[in-house]
Amino acid sequence: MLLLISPDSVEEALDCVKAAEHLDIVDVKKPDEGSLGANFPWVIREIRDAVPADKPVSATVGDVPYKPGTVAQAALGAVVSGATYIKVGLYGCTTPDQAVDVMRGVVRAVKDYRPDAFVVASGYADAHRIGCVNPLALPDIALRSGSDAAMLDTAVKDGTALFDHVSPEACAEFVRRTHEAGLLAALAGSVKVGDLGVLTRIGTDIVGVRGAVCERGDRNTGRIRPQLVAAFRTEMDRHAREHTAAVTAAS
Ligand SMILES: O=C[C@H](O)COP(=O)(O)O
Repeated sequence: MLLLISPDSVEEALDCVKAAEHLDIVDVKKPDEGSLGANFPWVIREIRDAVPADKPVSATVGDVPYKPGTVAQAALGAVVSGATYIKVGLYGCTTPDQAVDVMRGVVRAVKDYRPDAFVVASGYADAHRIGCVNPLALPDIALRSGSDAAMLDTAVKDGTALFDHVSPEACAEFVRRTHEAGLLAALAGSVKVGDLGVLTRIGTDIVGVRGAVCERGDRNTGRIRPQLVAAFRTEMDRHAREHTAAVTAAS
């Protein structure tokens, strides 16, 4: 499982750099503009320059409206600024067809500019609270649009978490459908160390985290700390080893 960490600024990204050996993807976002809030192009550029070249930089394009042209142009802005993982939160899409429209535009805009960039179609585990597409529709939306991964995060950061809205069984189904489509499955949403066992067992490819690696577990007032990133990684590795041992013992 890959570890994606979401700093909100160049300063926090520099703290991520101190823990670079423990993480896989640095994800630039602006949490005060929403769950997948988009940061400024110059912040993405500065973070790309600060992060070791072998670590991909991701950028969120926002909790986007159903405006395919607007979103495609914003996604191009993120990749031009140096991000190679482009994450789009399909906040304003109420049907799978709308979400596919948006993501097709994003995929074309991003890959015309940079064919090796990685496009992530993100829905929300708490979709029922905001009226957007059902979480289990995401794998097919990602497949039909030519995206590389399907993701779930939470839209409302009020202390509730991924599994409060989508059960571990439903998350397993999300991962299964995503893998059946030949894509990567990413899960986030106030994920904590205690969730890593389930996330590992169901085959999650990427786990996205912010709050769990911030001081006091507070994604808004706490700052990302390198030692918390390292500790989170240690637990991920432990679960990976235990899972491999259990699978081997059962076979
Ligand atoms: O992409 C991942 C998000 O930044 C998750 O943030 P969170 O762990 O605070 O919900």
